[in-house]
Amino acid sequence: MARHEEAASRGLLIHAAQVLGAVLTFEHPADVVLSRHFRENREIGHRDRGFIAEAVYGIVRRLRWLRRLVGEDARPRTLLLAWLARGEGWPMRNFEGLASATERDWISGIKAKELDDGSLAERADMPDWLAERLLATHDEAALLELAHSLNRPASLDLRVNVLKSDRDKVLAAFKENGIQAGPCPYSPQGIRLAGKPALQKHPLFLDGSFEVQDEGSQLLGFLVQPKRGELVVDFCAGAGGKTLQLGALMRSTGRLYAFDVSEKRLAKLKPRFARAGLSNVHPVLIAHERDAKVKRLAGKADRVLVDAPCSGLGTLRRNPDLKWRQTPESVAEMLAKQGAILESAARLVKPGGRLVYATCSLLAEENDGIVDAFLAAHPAFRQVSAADVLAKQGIALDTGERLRLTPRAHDTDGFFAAVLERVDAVE
Ligand SMILES: C[S@@+](CC[C@H](N)C(=O)[O-])C[C@H]1O[C@@H](n2cnc3c(N)ncnc32)[C@H](O)[C@@H]1O
Repeated sequence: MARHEEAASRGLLIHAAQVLGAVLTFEHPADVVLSRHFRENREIGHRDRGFIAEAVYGIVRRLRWLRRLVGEDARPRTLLLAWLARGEGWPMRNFEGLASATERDWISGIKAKELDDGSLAERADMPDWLAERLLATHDEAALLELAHSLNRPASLDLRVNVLKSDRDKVLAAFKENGIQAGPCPYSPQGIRLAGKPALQKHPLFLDGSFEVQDEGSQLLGFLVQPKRGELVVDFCAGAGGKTLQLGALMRSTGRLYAFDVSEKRLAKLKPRFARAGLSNVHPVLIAHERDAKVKRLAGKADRVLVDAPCSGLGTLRRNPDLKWRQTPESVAEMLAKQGAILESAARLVKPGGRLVYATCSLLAEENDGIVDAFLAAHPAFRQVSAADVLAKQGIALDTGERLRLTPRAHDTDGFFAAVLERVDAVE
């Protein structure tokens, strides 16, 4: 039975409104705020956590619409009640015992309230500046379709670790366990789950047979296409989502350097590569992109991946709060960082080696803007067609010279990537 078909408790709504209030300050990412609240309130059960998280994410996705409906200064509880009534379509009887008589009168009014269409940004449920930026590369209809696809929850994708298992075996095991899943449309190592089962304790997760990784992110690993015995650098490795994939593609041979400036993120990588059975990964904490530890590898790498820090706007399905947390100023800061990282990373690539620049942004300035400026300044590099690189690995996905993924067109997060090959030793 769905949660809204049975009465939620008063206490549950109080928790949901509390978390929502903290999320709406936008001081911390929503997932961090939710995890902290659940850690501090261990009595909240699995099902109720699901209810709270779904309500909070639903409200953050449609915040502009909801505020137009109930007022710009509406309190978290007001937004929550309006969301349950209009967003979730709760019937009035669900509010009995949960909302006061005055609130229930107000909710009836909200249920009947009509709104005009609003501006394009309002219909897309995003800030004005973001809609304006996206209009540079989308017409209005495409922008709205994109916005709606970003406002739907994402499916849960896994990547099978080819060092430990294969996709058919994992799918067969899931079938036996009653877990509904099928192959991803593009990634030969991808599995898409029908629901969101908790898999952290699944024996095949514990033995490293699979990892959670969006299909779009997996396709970036295939664009890098590292081979056995090579020297590969994952310049912005973070907690290692792509490092693990690259390590497996290299069959745990060669040397795979995982750089990052965040000690906390790199620390999360270590148990993951142990579980994945990888012995070729070398995590390296760097102070910045020009660190001496980076320079030591100048001209030595066969492959360098720059999975650049970015606005993250391609991941709004999972992180809807980012559209309210990012600003034109924060994007401008990212651009400077992205250019500097790509510049330093390029120095590591040996003649004939490849550099892959990738983001999970949908903004042209963080994507084509950075790559175009790089190519103009570095005649030693030429672009290789992303579609060709994928086709050679049996992946039929042609988005042109550069990879451009969106939830609307590919049912993945939004990703961008360009493959750049060093043709000359000197510049
Ligand atoms: C998009 S995330 C990487 C995600 C990761 N590759 C994955 O697949 O899970 C970008 C990463 O760049 C790191 N970063 C930021 N500035 C950096 C710099 N100057 N040099 C290297 N990494 C940096 C951040 O700490 C963050 O972990």
